Amino acid sequence: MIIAVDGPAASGKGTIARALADHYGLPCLDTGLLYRAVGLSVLKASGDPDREADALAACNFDKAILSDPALRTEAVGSLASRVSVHPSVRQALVQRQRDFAAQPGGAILDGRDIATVIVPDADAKIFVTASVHVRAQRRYDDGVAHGGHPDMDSLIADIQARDTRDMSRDHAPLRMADGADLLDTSNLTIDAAVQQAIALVDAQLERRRNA
Ligand SMILES: Nc1ncnc2c1ncn2[C@@H]1O[C@H](COP(=O)(O)OP(=O)(O)OP(=O)(O)O)[C@@H](O)[C@H]1O
Ligand SMILES: Nc1ccn([C@@H]2O[C@H](COP(=O)(O)O)[C@@H](O)[C@H]2O)c(=O)n1
Repeated sequence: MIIAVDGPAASGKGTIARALADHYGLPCLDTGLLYRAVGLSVLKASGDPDREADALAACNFDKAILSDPALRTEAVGSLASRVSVHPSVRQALVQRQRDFAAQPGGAILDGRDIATVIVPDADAKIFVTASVHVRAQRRYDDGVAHGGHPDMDSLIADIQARDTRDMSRDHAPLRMADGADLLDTSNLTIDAAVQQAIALVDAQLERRRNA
């Protein structure tokens, strides 16, 4: 069974994907980490994330970078969004994601183009969203919890810029796939969001069985 979870930054899709992975006993891949690894590698090589050749060269990143704590920062999220507009970068990362999806027993992947490009024939597809303010507040709370002093206005601006870039790029833009169910987590606790996600997946699987 393959489950695709897509949505914008800080919508809660990673949290939901991991909870679904626990519930259904499936491995889970956060595909945003791959784009973040490319973004961070460009930075470390003093390259230009907007230059396709620099971004493509960074796709050969050392696996060790996937455990670099810098990967999780909003700055690297923004770099990831810039390198991810290049078609050759997306192409370089496609097979790794499809191989993960194709493992025996299935898998869960979360990202921006999982149900539209990577595995359009996934057994279940969820598009997770939340308002910009709620998403910025989640980033703010994360920042404070990690001892930081985040600025709410900057977080809102970063999220809006990332949404605009991710939704308007020419290749694999962020959008809800045909057959996906929308899950707005703005007013849901994590537990409630996870329960709704499980109910949506179960209903999709049931519909497929009866089709
Ligand atoms: N329904 C919810 N209610 C409150 N907080 C939530 C909810 N869902 C997720 N969060 C929190 O919001 C933060 C961001 O969630 P998460 O990392 O799952 O988002 P994401 O969409 O995967 O983000 P990104 O794509 O940018 O990595 C985390 O601290 C998470 O615990
Ligand atoms: N399937 C994907 C996943 C991610 N991206 C790009 O990477 C950025 C960072 O993603 P996070 O999920 O870690 O926030 C994101 O803004 C996208 O630009 C992608 O293009 N496709």
